[in-house]
Amino acid sequence: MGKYEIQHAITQVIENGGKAFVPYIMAGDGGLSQLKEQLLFLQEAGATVVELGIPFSDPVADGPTIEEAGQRALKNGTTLRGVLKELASFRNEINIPIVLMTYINPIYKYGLDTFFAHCEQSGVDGLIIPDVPLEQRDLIQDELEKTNIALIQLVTLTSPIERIEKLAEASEGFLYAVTVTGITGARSAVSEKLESFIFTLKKHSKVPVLAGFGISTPDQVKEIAAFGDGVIVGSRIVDLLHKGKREEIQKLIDASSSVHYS
Ligand SMILES: O=P(O)(O)OC[C@@H](O)[C@@H](O)c1c[nH]c2ccccc12
Repeated sequence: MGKYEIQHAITQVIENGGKAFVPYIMAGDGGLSQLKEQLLFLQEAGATVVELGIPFSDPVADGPTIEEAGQRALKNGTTLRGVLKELASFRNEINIPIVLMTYINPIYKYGLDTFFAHCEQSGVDGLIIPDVPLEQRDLIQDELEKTNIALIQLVTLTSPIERIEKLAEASEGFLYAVTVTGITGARSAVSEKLESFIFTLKKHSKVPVLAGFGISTPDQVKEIAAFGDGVIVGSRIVDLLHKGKREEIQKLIDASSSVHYS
């Protein structure tokens, strides 16, 4: 387990002719006792890595679907401590890497050193902390360095090129390319821009480049995955899992394994 596992898992999928698929789920949505079964389902369905969200009362980077899932999870008593404890209890039964997505506030409350130690004990391979930009990485750097956990960076289409290069070079595990898809009437233009954006990222990144945000259909998975090393799907997965529509989740994952490098 650890930061290289993420890269390794993604590279293996690519070598087998597919693209990586990273579903995002909200820990505790449906009850924390469901987490193990949910992760086993995603693993069986072919997920490459799972992004596990920690519910938080003020999720500034999340859309309504994920915010609602977070509220459901908070309502049934889900805490960061509870998630890490639960994860530790069955982590050895899951063999795909796990990336935790949490804001910095709950981490501070937990205590930086305890948080990182517990993450390692629970088999967390990577972290996404959307409100700690690269410039503020020092806040957690010392504690992070004591672990074998990857800190994944997010980069957006609108970032200036110097910043894009810095983020691409700094990212561990994979680089998260934030894209927005499905804009009415501008589809081919969007695709062209996205393609060159991901090309630039791949040039500067030592780790695989995955695209996420706004991907919700198998066709979008195929289209976007083809540009880079794979995709991340959040809101759609959260929604389908909540509604028990698991065949639809399977279709999304299957779409990524049918994409090949041209
Ligand atoms: O929900 P979407 O549009 O499929 O996008 C994935 C995104 O939600 C997931 O990766 C995520 C959930 N919370 C975040 C906070 C920051 C960055 C990314 C995330």
